[in-house]
Amino acid sequence: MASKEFNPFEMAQAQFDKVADLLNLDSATRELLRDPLREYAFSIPVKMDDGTTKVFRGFRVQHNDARGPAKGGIRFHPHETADTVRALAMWMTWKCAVVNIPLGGGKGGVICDPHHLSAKEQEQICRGWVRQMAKNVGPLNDVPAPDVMTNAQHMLWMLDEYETIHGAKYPGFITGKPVGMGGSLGRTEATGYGVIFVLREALKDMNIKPEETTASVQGFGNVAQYAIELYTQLGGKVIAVASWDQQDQCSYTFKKNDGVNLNQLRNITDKFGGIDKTKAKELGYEVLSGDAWIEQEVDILIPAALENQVRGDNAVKISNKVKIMVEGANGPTTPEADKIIQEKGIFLIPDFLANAGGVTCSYFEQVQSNMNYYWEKDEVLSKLDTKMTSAFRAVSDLAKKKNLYMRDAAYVISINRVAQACKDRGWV
Ligand SMILES: NC(=O)C1=CN([C@@H]2O[C@H](COP(=O)(O)OP(=O)(O)OC[C@H]3O[C@@H](n4cnc5c(N)ncnc54)[C@H](O)[C@@H]3O)[C@@H](O)[C@H]2O)C=CC1
Ligand SMILES: O=C(O)CCC(=O)C(=O)O
Repeated sequence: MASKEFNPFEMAQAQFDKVADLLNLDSATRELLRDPLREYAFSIPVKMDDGTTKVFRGFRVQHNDARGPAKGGIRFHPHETADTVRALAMWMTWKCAVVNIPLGGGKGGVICDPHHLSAKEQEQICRGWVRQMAKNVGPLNDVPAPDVMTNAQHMLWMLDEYETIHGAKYPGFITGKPVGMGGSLGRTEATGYGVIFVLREALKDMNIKPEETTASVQGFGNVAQYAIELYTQLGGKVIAVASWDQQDQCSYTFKKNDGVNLNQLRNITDKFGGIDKTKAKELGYEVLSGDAWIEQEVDILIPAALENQVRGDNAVKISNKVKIMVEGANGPTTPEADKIIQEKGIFLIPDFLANAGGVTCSYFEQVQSNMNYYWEKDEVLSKLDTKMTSAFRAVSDLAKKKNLYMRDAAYVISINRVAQACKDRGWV
């Protein structure tokens, strides 16, 4: 979430600058990559259910498309800003590059709070977003997907509007569609499962058995729930989960020392990933402060909510027991916290590597949509595992070889790939 003190785009640029210096990147490439290629900001008027008209602000940023069409989700959030979208678009460029899929980086958003919008109002926002962007997005130039507080239904409304405008079927325009309507099996699970595929590899390298580990997770939405699902299947135990409480406008941590029960928690969670604290108490969960998730004596931390959640002020509270932090969210960790994590000797699996499972599966969805032939779920997930594992191996090998922090190693691989594509095209 952006605030006066925290600007995600400045953070994304600072991360980039650090590695651009390390690589001695030439000034033209640096200038090209530290800002988006293209940006769109627009208004979406919506007839509200009460008869009034409300105007919502929408965004799309195409950070770089040298390696292929821009790709990235559309977020609905009351605190969305142009700079948040710029940062997220830039991280998408590095994400697609690190897993080596032929796509660039983009991201979109609308300043709105779906908690207070009916389905009809949300449908109009989706259709209005597409009406504003229809000429500048599409299977060949920019392919959206879901992100925070958007889902398969939103994608289908957007697809329908796009196809109505263009007068033909374009299932490759958008990903994260419902299964049976051009969606890929496994896309819902993909981001969370991808987080655990790379965690599994890191544990292997450390000679640690998953079933001997515990974890604490921030967030209980799409990414977090499927990360918990697969981690639990591998034998790991999640002892704490944090989520946002819409009523109290703050977050809480839900703790159970003998392990949270995923299905039980799902049953008391709303569609935005908010856990009902009264029901959680009744089920025997301790309800702690929002920040408590980070202070737990666990082996693994999984921030999977939003950006700016692991900062200097709370990173110092991370227990000495923690061995790995795997970032499910985009941009959860500030540069100040990165220093603390390094000093503590925690092995970090950075966001644009760890959460690349979503976009990798979206790429598979695009391929399937364009062929109009759909794979079995096992095939999707096994291809996803292969991609995530090889991306992890490449980053961790480089980190070891050059003695780099994992975030920097991931940046080295991505920046080199994108810079090379810009060079090959004759842009720089
Ligand atoms: N959905 C996807 O496929 C992908 C999502 N991501 C990133 O992962 C993160 C989570 O995304 P989703 O799970 O899709 O979103 P979501 O909307 O499904 O869930 C978000 C979760 O975070 C919680 N949350 C929000 N603010 C919080 C706070 N201050 N403290 C504690 N919990 C808080 C909410 O209660 C909810 O449980 C975001 O950074 C997103 O950009 C990254 C790659 C792909
Ligand atoms: O699935 C996609 O295309 C993009 C997902 C996304 O927005 C992200 O990885 O942050």
